[in-house]
Amino acid sequence: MIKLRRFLKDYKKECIIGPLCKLFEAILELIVPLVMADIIDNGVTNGDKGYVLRMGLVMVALAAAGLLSALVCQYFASKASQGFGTKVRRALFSHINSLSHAELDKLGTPSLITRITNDVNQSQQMVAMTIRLLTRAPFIVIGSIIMAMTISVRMSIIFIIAAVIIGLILYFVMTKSIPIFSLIQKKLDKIGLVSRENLSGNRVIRAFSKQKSEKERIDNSTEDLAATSIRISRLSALLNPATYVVTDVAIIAIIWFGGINVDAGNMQTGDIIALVSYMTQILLAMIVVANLVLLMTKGSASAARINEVLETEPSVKETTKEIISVNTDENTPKIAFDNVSFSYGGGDDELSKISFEIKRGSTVGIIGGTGSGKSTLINLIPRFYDVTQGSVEVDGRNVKDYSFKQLRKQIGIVPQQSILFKGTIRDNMKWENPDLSDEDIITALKNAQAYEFVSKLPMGLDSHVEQGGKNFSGGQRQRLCIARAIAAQPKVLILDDSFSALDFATDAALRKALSQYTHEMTVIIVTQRCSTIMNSDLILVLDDGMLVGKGTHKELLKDCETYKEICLSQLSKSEVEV
Ligand SMILES: Nc1ncnc2c1ncn2[C@@H]1O[C@H](COP(=O)(O)OP(=O)(O)OP(=O)(O)O)[C@@H](O)[C@H]1O
Repeated sequence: MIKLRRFLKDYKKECIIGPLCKLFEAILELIVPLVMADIIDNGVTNGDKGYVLRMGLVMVALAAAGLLSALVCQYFASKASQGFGTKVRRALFSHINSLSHAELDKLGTPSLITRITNDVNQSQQMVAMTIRLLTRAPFIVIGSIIMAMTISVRMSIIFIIAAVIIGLILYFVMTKSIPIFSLIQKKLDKIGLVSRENLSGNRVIRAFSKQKSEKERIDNSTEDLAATSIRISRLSALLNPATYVVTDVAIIAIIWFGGINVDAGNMQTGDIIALVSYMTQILLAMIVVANLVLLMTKGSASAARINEVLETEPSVKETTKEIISVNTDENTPKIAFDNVSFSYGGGDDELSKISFEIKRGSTVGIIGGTGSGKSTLINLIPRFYDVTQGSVEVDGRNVKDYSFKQLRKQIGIVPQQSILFKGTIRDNMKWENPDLSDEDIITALKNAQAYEFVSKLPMGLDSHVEQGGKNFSGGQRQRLCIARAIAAQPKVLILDDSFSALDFATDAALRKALSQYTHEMTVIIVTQRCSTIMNSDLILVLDDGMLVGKGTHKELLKDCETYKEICLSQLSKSEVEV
């Protein structure tokens, strides 16, 4: 939590005034038992009603002043904690955005969501409670002991013993609960993961009639969380009764020994009432401390999880923010891979010693079986991951020399999973360039073979797009994503298996339109369909992370067995040998 204190630097005033107000309230509370003892010893004992009334009014004034300072403290605590939460959330969000795909893969989306929501809430609550109670409660405990000493030094020993025992109970509960709270957060992550998979994959689950086993999965994770939460509740449940027992025994001792002292004429009756009152205040303060301890334990576990994200360094680092000069002459390839190898997280190589060059303005097809490394290869061009060996160049410069903006601005990617954002079709088309005219959007939609269905929608470009584009079919989504990518007029267009949900006629029409529309663009088409890339200027054939063939369709049919096999498994011999 200490590491997160930087997010409180704009709330210094609140963090100082808040606890001071609470201290003031605590001082007033400590005065009340003395006033009470005075009323009993001087007012009640002497039958002086006027004195009782006057001192009663003093007590009301003390209570009113205490209430006012508590309200001021509450206000400052809310202001500081809400501000703190907002800043942490923003910092987390922007840091997550700076992380590379490797770190995002490792941390996992559900865990990141729990950290941004639940963990930030816990830390926020901890800040509010710290401002409100951290100084007040110990002050009341120590203040009550000191006040007890002013009444009777001997009787104050009971207070010290009680406070030490309660302190030990708190320490025991705290050390036992910290690891369990971290465990609870991890289990919450797991529930997040299972729920996310269930909600986003509910169509697949229904199609495979897997509702029962998925329900069991959810039940298991929630029961697991419940069991751990019960463990922590058992510990917390111990706290209040244990504190009450110690305090009640202490009160009995005060009354017992106090009675003996009153009998001996060493103390007055009012003193015993004041001592009991101080003991009760200690009890209440300790209960607050106990709850504060639990909250702090939770807050520390959450703060550690937030820090883990904030301290994660992106593995792909930007070396410059400047625009660098590039080589765009005819002879410099648009993209060049030189002896590139790559592995995820230091495991086995997923790509091995790959070299090829792509001419500017050409169309390149990348084909290969599932898991052969096609998507991995194209992810290296916009530097979503860094190569483990060799180099990737764009316009004659290593991709590592570019700023992310300069590199990624010229690359349009249509990923395998077609993702659209909530809003309208127009909003989605303007994602990259907000100044795009409707005319440009319509041209892009026409070329992506999407205009036909968009124009039939009652609201046209203003048609609503649900989260993820769920209100469109897979093929429609793919075409809208292609339109969004080409509307931005990138210099390199990468289509990662983006035609998979299209029928063959639409696939052919789309390729034809793209070849006319994108003649200045370098187009890379990743596919498993031979017919989609047969006419490409260059075809790269991947097999188990190795580049086993590169050339035109005709060249590969002659030289590359893998390519020939793929083509013949999909098309007839006459279709292949066109
Ligand atoms: N984020 C990742 N973390 C770890 N391993 C990964 C990751 N993404 C892919 N892989 C592994 O890398 C290998 C190549 O995967 P890749 O997605 O590049 O294949 P692909 O040829 O695009 O497959 P497909 O045609 O099925 O999409 C696979 O063995 C896969 O398990």
